[in-house]
Amino acid sequence: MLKTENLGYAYAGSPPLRFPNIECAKGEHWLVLGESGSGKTTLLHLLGGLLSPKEGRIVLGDTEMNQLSRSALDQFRGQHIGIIFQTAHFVQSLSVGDNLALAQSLAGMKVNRERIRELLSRLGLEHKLRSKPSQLSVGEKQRASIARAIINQPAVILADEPTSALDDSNCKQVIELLEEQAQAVNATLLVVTHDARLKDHISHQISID
Ligand SMILES: Nc1ncnc2c1ncn2[C@@H]1O[C@H](COP(=O)(O)OP(=O)(O)OP(=O)(O)O)[C@@H](O)[C@H]1O
Repeated sequence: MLKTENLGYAYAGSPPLRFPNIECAKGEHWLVLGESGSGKTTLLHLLGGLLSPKEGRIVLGDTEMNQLSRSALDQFRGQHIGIIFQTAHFVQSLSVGDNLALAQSLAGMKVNRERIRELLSRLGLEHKLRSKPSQLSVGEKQRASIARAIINQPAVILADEPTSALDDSNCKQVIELLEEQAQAVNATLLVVTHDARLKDHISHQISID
């Protein structure tokens, strides 16, 4: 249901990047492994519609993403794709709850406070509903990022290096949480990483080196 063909990208002044074809069925969990500089973040941004491919195509469900206009793509992303970035980006002036409400309304969905409360509680963050992002610990911010990525029950969850800065016990906790949450909404999960520890957790693997 998430499929790429002959995907390529080129930054000005850098050698072109080419990516192996990807085909992930609904609900499957995949690891995309690659060394530093191999293009993992670029691939994740292409799959999330944040960059447009220079060549090739990306198909999610019945939608060919590169055929969508900029505004249609923004709405499509908000409704169907959840992204966990390497560094969390929140609107600092809004509470955690309001950041999640913003993610709902930007996707053209109705704000559902009950779902926000329920999701934060599932992630052990109910007490942070009214806190500002700056009042969260690093681990709490990471869980809040996961909450924001799955608030709209996306078809696909993309995570960029979610564990590389963590010790073994936190690494295990975060990857288990991601897998559990992806499973709860039957989303396809794709984790890009150079963290070899994850090889034992997710069996579908693709290398982009
Ligand atoms: N904005 C940019 N302009 C020019 N070149 C870039 C830009 N962003 C990335 N690159 C180059 O593209 C290549 C792939 O970068 P990318 O960030 O996708 O790799 P990565 O595998 O995620 O690396 P890391 O694990 O170190 O984060 C690298 O050679 C990088 O130097």
